[in-house]
Amino acid sequence: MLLGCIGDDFTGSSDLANTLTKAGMRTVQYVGVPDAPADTGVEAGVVALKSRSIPVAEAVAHALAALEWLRAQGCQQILFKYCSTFDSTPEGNIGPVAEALADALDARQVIFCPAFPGAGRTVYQGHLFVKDRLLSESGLQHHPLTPMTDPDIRRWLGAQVRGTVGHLDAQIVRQGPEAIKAALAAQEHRLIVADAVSDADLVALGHVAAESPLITGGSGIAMGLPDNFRARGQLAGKAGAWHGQSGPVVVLSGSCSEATRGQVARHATAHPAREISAADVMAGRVAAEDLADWAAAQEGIAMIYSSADPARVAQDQAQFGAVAVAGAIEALFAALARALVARGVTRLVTAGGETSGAVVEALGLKELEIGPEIAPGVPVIRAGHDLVLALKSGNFGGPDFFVEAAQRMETST
Ligand SMILES: Nc1ncnc2c1ncn2[C@@H]1O[C@H](COP(=O)(O)OP(=O)(O)O)[C@@H](O)[C@H]1O
Ligand SMILES: O=C(O)[C@@H](O)C(=O)COP(=O)(O)O
Repeated sequence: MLLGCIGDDFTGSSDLANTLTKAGMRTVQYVGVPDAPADTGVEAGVVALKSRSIPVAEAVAHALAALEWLRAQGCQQILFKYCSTFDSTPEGNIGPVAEALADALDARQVIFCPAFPGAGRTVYQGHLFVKDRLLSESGLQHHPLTPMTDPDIRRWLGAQVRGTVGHLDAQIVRQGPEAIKAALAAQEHRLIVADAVSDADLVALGHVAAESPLITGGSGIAMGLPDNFRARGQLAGKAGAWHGQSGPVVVLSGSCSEATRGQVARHATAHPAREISAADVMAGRVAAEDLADWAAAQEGIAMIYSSADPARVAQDQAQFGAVAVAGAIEALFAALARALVARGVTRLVTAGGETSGAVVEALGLKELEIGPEIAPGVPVIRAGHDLVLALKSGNFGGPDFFVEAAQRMETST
């Protein structure tokens, strides 16, 4: 294994694995830290953690355990992947995890670049934009667990870390690798937020990072890394064979993000849909087995969702507590996924990073093979002989994503 990656959630890890696969690296996504060695021939390993919303000490411990395993597999470089919208809180763990990895790897400087222009996320003057909106006006300010109320990534990261935060300006990044190298050499800060407004910027940053032990960012920061290994003649250049999967399909959506809510509303107009409310879940009025029976009896692409608008979410959080509601809904989706697979469901589409993490962990999956792309950042994933998944990040995918996912899962190319 050449490139070792640590992802702070499951949708994000499949987004990264998708980028690396498309760029020609043989990539496997692991569910948590594996307890056995990787197969030979794996060029990039993505250890997916469910650590985005957990306390700093726990997140650091999980990341260091992942690092130890990845180093034992021979990795020459480590990539820490977080959300392209930098989902975290001022007390969040992105900064502390990166600092702990940097200490363990003796990294002199660490780049932070969440940009993913293909999904509309750019970093300019240290500020994160989602399409034409600042992060804090993009809908992400209402996230149920990690409300992003400040678009200045330097300031947000600065609140989380011990060290000081520097900035690599878009004007420099645009000039390419030599200019970037010179600017980085002149920086006294260890943690550097890098602007990137295009794929070319990300590729240039990736090329500069050829010798860096650690790099951090969204999936976009991985775009230039495979070239570095290819230039050294280290990639086999062989893509794995992929075959599609037919059979019963169900959509589970616990994401309350704007894009998902649009997809849910659109899907419900033409397909069987069942809403579960936070109040019903908290009162124990919904049972996973009943929901699974309902889904199994439907024609078409059945969907079960708790996705709700910010006002509804705020009201339920005020009544029950944000962490308690999130945990109860995740536990319901976890039990539901198990019940659906037990009833023969072979295609599962999950919306939301935390939701997807709960489902994947509940299914006891260990390794995920990356297949064709459904939408930017979302691949089909094979989880077993008769089971494929699509783990959709909250804000990814077009209006008809759920139908597109079901179709893409069936194709073999
Ligand atoms: N109706 C709801 N009220 C409050 N919290 C909810 C509701 N529905 C889902 N949640 C919780 O909100 C969180 C959404 O996060 P996630 O699944 O990561 O979605 P996204 O990828 O859009 O951020 C989950 O923990 C989920 O359990
Ligand atoms: O970088 C991204 O935006 C995604 O890969 C990601 O991490 C998504 O997280 P969720 O929005 O919580 O699904």
